[in-house]
Amino acid sequence: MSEQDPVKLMKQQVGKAAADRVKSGSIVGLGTGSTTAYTLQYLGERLQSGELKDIKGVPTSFQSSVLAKQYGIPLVTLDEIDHMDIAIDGADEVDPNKNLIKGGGAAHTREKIVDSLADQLIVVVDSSKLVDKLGSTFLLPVEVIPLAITPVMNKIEKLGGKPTLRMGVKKAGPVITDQGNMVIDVKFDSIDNPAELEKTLNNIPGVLENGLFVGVADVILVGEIKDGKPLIREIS
Ligand SMILES: O=C(CO)[C@H](O)[C@H](O)COP(=O)(O)O
Repeated sequence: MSEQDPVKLMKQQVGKAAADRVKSGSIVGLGTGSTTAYTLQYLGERLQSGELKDIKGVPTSFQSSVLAKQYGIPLVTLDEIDHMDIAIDGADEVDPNKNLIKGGGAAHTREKIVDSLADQLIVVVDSSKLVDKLGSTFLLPVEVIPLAITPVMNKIEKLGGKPTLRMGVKKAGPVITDQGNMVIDVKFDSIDNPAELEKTLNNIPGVLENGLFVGVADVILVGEIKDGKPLIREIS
């Protein structure tokens, strides 16, 4: 990807805009993905310049803990904190009610735990992620305990979904999550009631968590390009 790639530029701008909202002394949930990677980079730069002091990060994945260490962001676990001021995370789809599909990086289980504990969740996306209805462009990720893959897929088919086991890239066999589980990606013809589907899926024995985030996001920062220039739109 070149430096001029418009999607990369939007991700960079929006990732930075979110990092600029973090205040000194905050405990910060650190999201996963290529957009929040920029947030972590800019948080590290703000720390290094001394403009930002004394923050602690709670990683949502192996990826975000590696990046946090690389950028000098001190980490804490959920056992060590009694609150979280803010979390910044990406998304694969955002609907007009600020409901999300997440899990493109197979990290949605830890992301949902961390994001929903934060006083404020800021979601950072480029404009291609905005949809009228969830499930229109992205399959819904579901993390499943390995021994239950077949019964869970059968049950999802009975619910009208078309499940596919997510396979690794540069790795033979399925994607294995940070928790040691597998991910199925499900095509639903229409997700009319995301809150109900979120509960229905999580109620299937063997499902750990699905990628529907309903009522969790407070603010969406959208990176856009207008007249050749990047700009940030806020939905709150
Ligand atoms: O949910 C996620 C990982 O599980 C990511 O936040 C989501 O896939 C967006 O990623 P990116 O910023 O790379 O587009």
